[in-house]
Amino acid sequence: MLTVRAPATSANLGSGFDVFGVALGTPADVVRVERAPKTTITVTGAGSKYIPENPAKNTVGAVAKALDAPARIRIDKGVRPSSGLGSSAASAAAAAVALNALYDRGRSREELVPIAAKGEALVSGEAHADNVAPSLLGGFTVVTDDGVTQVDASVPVVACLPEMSVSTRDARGVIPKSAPLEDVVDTVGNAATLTVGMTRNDPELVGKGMCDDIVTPERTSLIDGYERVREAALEAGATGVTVSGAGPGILAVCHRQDQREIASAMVDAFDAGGVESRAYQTAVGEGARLYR
Ligand SMILES: Nc1ncnc2c1ncn2[C@@H]1O[C@H](COP(=O)(O)OP(=O)(O)O)[C@@H](O)[C@H]1O
Ligand SMILES: N[C@@H](CCOP(=O)(O)O)C(=O)O
Repeated sequence: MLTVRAPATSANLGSGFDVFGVALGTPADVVRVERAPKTTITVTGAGSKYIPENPAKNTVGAVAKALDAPARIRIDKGVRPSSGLGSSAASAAAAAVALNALYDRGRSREELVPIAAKGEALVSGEAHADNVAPSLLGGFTVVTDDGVTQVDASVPVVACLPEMSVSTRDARGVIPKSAPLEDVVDTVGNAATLTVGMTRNDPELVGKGMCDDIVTPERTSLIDGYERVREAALEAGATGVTVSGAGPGILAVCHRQDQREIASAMVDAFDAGGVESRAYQTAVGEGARLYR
């Protein structure tokens, strides 16, 4: 039996829609695999009752099929589904690493990115790889049609998850089909600033580069209390705040010493609107880890 822990991720970071992603230190999914004549899946843990065990509907089933690696697969969910923290991607990344090792397929982590992304196509309609890439490779990742670029960044963050769910498929439905050139120019500038910030582990530059006037504004309306929580986090010292992935999670970048205050300010701000939430005080961290 092989075990893999694959981390939650936060995609987009505002200015990098479908391109940027970071691996988070916590939470994570743990996937165990054993060779079997056909693939079976069991799911336990956070939100497991909302996750199908049918291999044709679970992201890990798509990965097992793509690697031609039938297995008995057990998923222990640490990452709640439909939260904006790459829950479906964490399972897919873990399964890709585990099944690649179980069947000696010899694929590199980079080669596993499009394979794990097949799971994302199953649940959100598109094989966006901005969650599976950081979950597989760790750090900060930039995904383009030409492949993945990875930076071993380590920036402190707070990821606040309200007790509501937004499906990635639905949140992709509200995105505008085109954007004014001036918004595109601003976004390119912000994305470049953020990228430099990641290479320097500089929370100020990363936070400054998170602004996006194209995709994020359309999605914040799906998150009850977003503006209040964003303002509370900024007031408590966050250097940048945006929607995590497709939401409803909200990601704040910060200096380590402000983390605790930001976490409690975000939870209190959701609470003021009658919404329960949980905040992870973590940092950009490592990718999937294999335990033999
Ligand atoms: N292994 C899995 N882990 C989590 N969700 C899964 C998995 N397989 C299929 N799903 C489905 O994917 C959807 C959640 O994915 P998505 O909407 O992209 O949110 P998230 O940001 O949490 O990945 C849910 O409908 C869930 O049932
Ligand atoms: N780029 C995707 C990312 C979705 O992330 P998730 O964690 O919400 O699944 C998008 O913004 O649609």
